[in-house]
Amino acid sequence: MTNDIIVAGLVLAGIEIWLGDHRLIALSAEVQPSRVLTVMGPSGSGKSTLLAFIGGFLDPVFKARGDVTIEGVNLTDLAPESRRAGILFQDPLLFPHMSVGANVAFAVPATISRRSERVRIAAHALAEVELDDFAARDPATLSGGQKARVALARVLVSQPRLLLLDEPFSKLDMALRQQMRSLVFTKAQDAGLPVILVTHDEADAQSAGGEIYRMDAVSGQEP
Ligand SMILES: Nc1ncnc2c1ncn2[C@@H]1O[C@H](COP(=O)(O)OP(=O)(O)OP(=O)(O)O)[C@@H](O)[C@H]1O
Repeated sequence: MTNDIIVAGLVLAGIEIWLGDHRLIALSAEVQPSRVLTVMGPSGSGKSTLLAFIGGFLDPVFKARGDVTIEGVNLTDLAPESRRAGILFQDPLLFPHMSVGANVAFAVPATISRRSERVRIAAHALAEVELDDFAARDPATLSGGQKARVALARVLVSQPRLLLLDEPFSKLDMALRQQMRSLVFTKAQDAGLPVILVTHDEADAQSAGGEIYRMDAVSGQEP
């Protein structure tokens, strides 16, 4: 894969990530818009490390090579904030000192500077995740499922090019997990985003519906 061929979606070309002399990851993959690549593998196999590389926040203790491109734009040398990767973690990581609405408005790109417009976009995103009347609420008063939906609204307003999901459903109970999976994948599809999902859960992988990359199957081997 060369970088002058423009391929729709997310392309991971010749990614290798090393920790000392141990190669954790050797991967080439393409993820089309609205599709999900699920990454599975045992604890410590490098799943979060792969997301950190794609997002641009890989710890310098790792050595990495390869290119991450999206719609033909090479992200590899861009700062994390310029990559526009929307990330959801296991923990929703809401700012405790801000209202729910302010948490979401915070992620609206700085190019939209009018406060009233930022507030309107945040309110619209909260409605999209069925939290219409929650803008004034203190995050501490929300249930786990509600916090997860605020985190999703915050990612959606940030105008991401792709979504990176690091076990975002694993702290939710079965019923909520199913709802949240469906909400996240529907929103990603609506926005035409390629998604990388890291999970330990086969049901998450099945519900994502895309290709499954098993980290333990290639780690340490030649690609
Ligand atoms: N900053 C760091 N310095 C040194 N080693 C690290 C660092 N971060 C991660 N590692 C090591 O890199 C390897 C991969 O870690 P990573 O967190 O990517 O695994 P994972 O597959 O996401 O695991 P889990 O499923 O438990 O979250 C592990 O052996 C881990 O100990």
